[in-house]
Amino acid sequence: MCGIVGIVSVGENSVNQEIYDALTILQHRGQDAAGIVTCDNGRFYQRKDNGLVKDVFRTRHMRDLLGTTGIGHVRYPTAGSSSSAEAQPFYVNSPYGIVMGHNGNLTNAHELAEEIYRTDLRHLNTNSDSEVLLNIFAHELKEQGKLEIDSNDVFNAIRKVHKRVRGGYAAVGLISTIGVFAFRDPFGLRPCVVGKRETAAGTDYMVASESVALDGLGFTLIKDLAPGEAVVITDSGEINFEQCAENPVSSPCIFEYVYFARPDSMIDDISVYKSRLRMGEKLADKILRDWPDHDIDVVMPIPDTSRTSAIELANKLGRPYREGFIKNRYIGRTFIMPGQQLRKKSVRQKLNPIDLEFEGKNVLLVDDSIVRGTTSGQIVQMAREAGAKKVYFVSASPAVRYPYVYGIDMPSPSELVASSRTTEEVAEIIGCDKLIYQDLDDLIDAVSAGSDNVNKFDTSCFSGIYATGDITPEYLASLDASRNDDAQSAKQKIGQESVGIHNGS
Ligand SMILES: O=P(O)(O)OC[C@H]1O[C@H](OP(=O)(O)OP(=O)(O)O)[C@H](O)[C@@H]1O
Ligand SMILES: NC(=O)CC[C@H](N)C(=O)O
Ligand SMILES: [Mg+2]
Repeated sequence: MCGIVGIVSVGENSVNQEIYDALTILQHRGQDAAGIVTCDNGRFYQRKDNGLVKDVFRTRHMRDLLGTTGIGHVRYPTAGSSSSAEAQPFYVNSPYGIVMGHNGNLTNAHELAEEIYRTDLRHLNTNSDSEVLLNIFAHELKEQGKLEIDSNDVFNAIRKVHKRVRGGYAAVGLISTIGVFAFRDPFGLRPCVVGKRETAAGTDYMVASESVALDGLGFTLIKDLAPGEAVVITDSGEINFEQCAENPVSSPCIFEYVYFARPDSMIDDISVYKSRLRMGEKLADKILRDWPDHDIDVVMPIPDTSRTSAIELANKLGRPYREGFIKNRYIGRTFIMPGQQLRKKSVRQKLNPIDLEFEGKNVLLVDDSIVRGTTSGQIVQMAREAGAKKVYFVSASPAVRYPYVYGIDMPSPSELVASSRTTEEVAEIIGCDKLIYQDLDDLIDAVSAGSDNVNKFDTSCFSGIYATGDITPEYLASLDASRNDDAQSAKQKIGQESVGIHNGS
């Protein structure tokens, strides 16, 4: 679930530092690679590599990122490899010079890659689906057949992109002759907001994956891009929106609210924080309804993401909320780390129990989700070692049973602990005395209660129903084969990663 950002500043100010700052705010969406491209007088300046934002950009790189327009990206790979050659943004020189950063996953990337080669006569240098997206866009823009283009030509190209491309995508790009553009897939699977900031020189504009990035840089939200909608912001600060999809259907990804987004973000006008509070409330209702004589002594979150739900759950249950696990603030999110070995090791390094909160108590551990069971299994064991009498576990989302295909790397049913297992069987595997999952309807209610307009979500990893309606068993099987943990580590061992042609050190 990558993070994207684009800024157009109408004053003299370079955007390099602001894009850097926005990427650090969006770091929770991707920890593997980061990149920035700026544009000055028709020339692009780029720095991208594997690593966290703070490690990728040194002073010398920042100095070279000239210009008052630019885009940035933080990556969590869901296609191709983890090679630095697939760090984003990607660049094509024709037509006009275009760079693009993408959040999401294209489900017809292989077919499109063939078309790009055979029909569009373009070259792909990596296995990244984002490079595919950029080349499709570039081809369609070239098809407009103009030496000088305007916003309408960009919108026309995006119309064609929506027709050819399947899957989840929010993309931000920069065209050397125009400025910044962004677009969102026709189902609105991936989020994208647009904001503005008044300055003495005029209005600056920014696009970002989450509104929290706007807040941090002093921008105010204009709107979320609607599903299928696009925006073009010219170098001189002219902004135009256009609906580019024929039949847009709003179906944002519910997992953004469960886990991915920061709680202080608004997505599609719904506060992520409030939706998580409501998830806690619904869980408390379920416990009181199904287990009225429970003997829970204390409620504890598994930091970070479940904190918000756990607070409200404890409140409604009338039991004390305690922070029994302390998080090492220098370790990032474990779920989006590459490789099961690293994820497993990181849980212990990241979370440490305060024994006195556990000794002799029946504890209710709260997490936002149980995906592979990496976190929950180890945490239950740590709670027992810390002296808990009974360890109960609740998940603020339902059991994750199906692979996700629109930009979260869970490709393999066999790696999902709840796939083809009952709740009792999962409880046994993670070692807790009782396990309670949120009901899907309650999760949907918890999120949709924040909006009059959005009441349909992609819930595919919980329900097996894919919003785009075109996910076949064959596609799921090929995704599993190419991206399960074994396939990925085999790829790394035999050096099948692309070598970048993009970058010095
Ligand atoms: O069942 P699993 O495969 O372990 O995945 C689920 C866990 O991973 C995530 O935490 P993560 O450490 O990534 O981030 P957080 O600090 O934001 O909670 C999520 O919040 C769960 O705790
Ligand atoms: N998490 C994402 O949004 C990934 C974007 C893209 N599919 C990549 O792998 O780079
Ligand atoms: Mg967590």
